[in-house]
Amino acid sequence: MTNEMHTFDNGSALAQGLAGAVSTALSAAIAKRGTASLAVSGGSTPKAFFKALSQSAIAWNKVSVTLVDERFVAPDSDRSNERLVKDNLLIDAAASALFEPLYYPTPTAENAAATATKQTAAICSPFDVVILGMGTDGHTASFFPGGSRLAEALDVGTPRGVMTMEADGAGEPRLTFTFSSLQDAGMLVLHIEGNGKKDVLARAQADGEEAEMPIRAVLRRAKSPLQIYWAP
Ligand SMILES: O=C1O[C@H](COP(=O)(O)O)[C@@H](O)[C@H](O)[C@H]1O
Repeated sequence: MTNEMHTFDNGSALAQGLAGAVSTALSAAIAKRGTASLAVSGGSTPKAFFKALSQSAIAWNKVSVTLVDERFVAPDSDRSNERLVKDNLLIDAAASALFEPLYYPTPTAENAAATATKQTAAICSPFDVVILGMGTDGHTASFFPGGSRLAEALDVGTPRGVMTMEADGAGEPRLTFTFSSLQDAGMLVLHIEGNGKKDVLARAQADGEEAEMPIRAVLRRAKSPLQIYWAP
């Protein structure tokens, strides 16, 4: 599938540009079906984008927001992607959006994944908008190199939903939407910043195994065109 590059002068211009494009896509989905769904990534990159998007004047009470992936940690942890989204996106105009967590305070991550799969079933078939990030190791979502269930997660035949993942580079056990849940979003975005990540992207775009740099699965096999948003 085609990948389209959107380059901005700096992170703040990128945040505004991406927020505008996402707002347009969510508004179009609301106009068509009455509701919209958005799955966002965590990590350090999306904060400015979340803040810009939270100011968009769209019908947020008709938007369901969830996470592409999450750590199996409670929302009061500073490692929680849920906390990041609640503090930076679900504020101001966006405070009325409906949030669907991936973390549940269950005995195991597997229990939480099963609950999250049930709770998000109505919004991921397909998602209207998915915003992916990418780590310097080439992971996206929680598709980590060496991940315990990487092959299953990247198999397009694995059903839509949330599964668990463990990997050396991941820290805590993870919860992640499967590749099949993300790859056909109405708007599929890879949001990366900095020259280091641009170099990682260039390596991922070269020949090599998907398992070494799992972002390759998205670059090579996503059904939807991948919109790459980058700023230095
Ligand atoms: O572990 C994670 O990292 C990636 C990338 O994060 P960044 O800090 O390099 O921006 C992120 O996409 C993913 O959602 C998160 O769980």
